[in-house]
Amino acid sequence: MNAQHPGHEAVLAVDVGNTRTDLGLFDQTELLGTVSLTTPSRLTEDEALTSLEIALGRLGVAHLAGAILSCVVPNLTQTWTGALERVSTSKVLTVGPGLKTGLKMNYDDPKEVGSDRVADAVAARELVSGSVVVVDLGTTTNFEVIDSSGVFLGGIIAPGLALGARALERAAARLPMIELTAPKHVIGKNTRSAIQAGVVLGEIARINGLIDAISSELNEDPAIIVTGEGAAAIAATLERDATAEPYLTLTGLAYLWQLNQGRRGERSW
Ligand SMILES: Nc1ncnc2c1ncn2[C@@H]1O[C@H](COP(=O)(O)OP(=O)(O)O)[C@@H](O)[C@H]1O
Ligand SMILES: CC(C)(COP(=O)(O)O)[C@@H](O)C(=O)NCCC(=O)O
Ligand SMILES: [K+]
Repeated sequence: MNAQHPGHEAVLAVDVGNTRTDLGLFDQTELLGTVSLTTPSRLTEDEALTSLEIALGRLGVAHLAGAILSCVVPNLTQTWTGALERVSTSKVLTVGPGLKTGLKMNYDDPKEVGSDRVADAVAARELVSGSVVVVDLGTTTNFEVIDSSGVFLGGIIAPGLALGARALERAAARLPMIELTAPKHVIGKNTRSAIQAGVVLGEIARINGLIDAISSELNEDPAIIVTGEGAAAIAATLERDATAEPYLTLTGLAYLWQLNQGRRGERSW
């Protein structure tokens, strides 16, 4: 996506995942454009700033009214905060303890929850009034469960699709890396389609099974939102009705920015 924007009220949301870093430019909670980068293992503040300047150029803005960061790679947090501070006119918000979320975090230690999961939960809560489960497809396939009164009940962390495929390729000499698409048949007649059945159809079966288990534990049928890589394709194959929201995490960050500008809600994380 690409957008040209005058840039007066533009807010940048940055979601640093373990594999990919997504940047989303917002006017309030309207997504104007995105830029996607590979998450490197090391990054200097100057390198992050260079990436940011290129991204802002592509998005058509020179200055930002604000920025909000979710980073689940701790050694990159300070780098991104520093770079964002150099392009934003107001303070850069970092999702973490102390930031208002409007959600009650029912996790043994709320500080442990990944900030991307908090952003997902906040966006899901804005989109759905009842209980809702988010399935986020990334490095991990993680689930977030939010009840009808807006409590984050916890969730599930499972290996992501690419991780499963990569693990097979690395562990077994005769197994190749496969394309992450569903095969026509579950009974594979060659190595590639057998692996695709195991990895892709296995992932779908796991998601279906875990959603059933969550519904039993909740004793109700929550709404399902799928986000992340290939969200639409996975959502379409699930047994229950599921909505694909490819930019749920970025949208959650935009809500969190508004919330913490004093325009909305209560409750700190
Ligand atoms: N449903 C899927 N279809 C295709 N690729 C997927 C899917 N889920 C995850 N992946 C792959 O998993 C990796 C991690 O996804 P990404 O969204 O970049 O994760 P993160 O948010 O953890 O940075 C990527 O290489 C991506 O291509
Ligand atoms: C579960 C995650 C690894 C997901 O990260 P991602 O797949 O987006 O890179 C991340 O949210 C994280 O590091 N969480 C901390 C553990 C927790 O949420 O309990
Ligand atoms: K780790």
